[in-house]
Amino acid sequence: MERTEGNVIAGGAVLECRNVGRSFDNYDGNGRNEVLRNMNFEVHENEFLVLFGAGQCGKTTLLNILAGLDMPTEGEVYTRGRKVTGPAPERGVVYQKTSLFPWMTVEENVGFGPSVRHVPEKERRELVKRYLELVGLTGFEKSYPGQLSGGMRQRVGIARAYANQPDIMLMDEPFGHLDAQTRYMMEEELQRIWQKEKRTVVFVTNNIEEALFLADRIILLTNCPTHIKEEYIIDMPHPRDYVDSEFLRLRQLITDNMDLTL
Ligand SMILES: Nc1ncnc2c1ncn2[C@@H]1O[C@H](COP(=O)(O)OP(=O)(O)OP(=O)(O)O)[C@@H](O)[C@H]1O
Repeated sequence: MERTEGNVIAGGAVLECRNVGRSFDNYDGNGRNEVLRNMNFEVHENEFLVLFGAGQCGKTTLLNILAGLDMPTEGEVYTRGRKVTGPAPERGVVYQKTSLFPWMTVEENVGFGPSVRHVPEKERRELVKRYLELVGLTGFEKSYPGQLSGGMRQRVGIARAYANQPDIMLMDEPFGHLDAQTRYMMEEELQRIWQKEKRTVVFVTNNIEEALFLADRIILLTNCPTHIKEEYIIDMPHPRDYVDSEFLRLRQLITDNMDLTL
């Protein structure tokens, strides 16, 4: 890969993670905790990439770096060849706990990003309508987040991220807090939404079924200091079946390869 000027590099990927490392001072003040080490990967146009690893392996730390919310101590992240130096609307983030504004209605929450970007009102209304329809929440425009179920709140979070029309969606275990049944339903919904309106997605999870249900490609992470152990291209057709023999084979293959040491 060639550097062309300052912080711009040539390359076809939507997002590139180059030699990224992240260490923190230990909480007791003694020494450093190396969480991420030498992370190298690319994310391609409209790809659904899943970063899969055990709890506490540094997935949120990595996603925050990709979002520009945290800076690596080594290496760089580039989006379309431009170095990430902070958060930007081109990178939409959906968290495990959706941080909706409780005093705003559903439509106000979804329209918040476009209004901050001074999108004209007519266009903003159209964006809100389109994305609430996409996530199946037409009719709930005037509801407040507190009146919605957990799954519905996550749909609002997804609509809100989409309404900013980001180039890439970064999702940090967005269904991690939901009960098992709602989680399955939301995974199906997300697949449906993504098929209908393709986006480049980086999705973080510690759930192998979720990873296999959604991913075009899975990157398996080790434990801290976290680095990439393996990559798997998942080319099963959608919708996928949790008890399909290929699904079960890949599940076994990947979990056998997981780093289970603490
Ligand atoms: N600001 C910080 N200061 C010190 N250590 C931190 C900081 N942020 C994260 N860490 C450490 O980094 C490690 C990984 O945390 P992180 O939340 O990224 O993991 P995770 O894989 O997302 O976890 P989970 O699956 O439980 O959500 C933890 O050991 C945590 O203590």
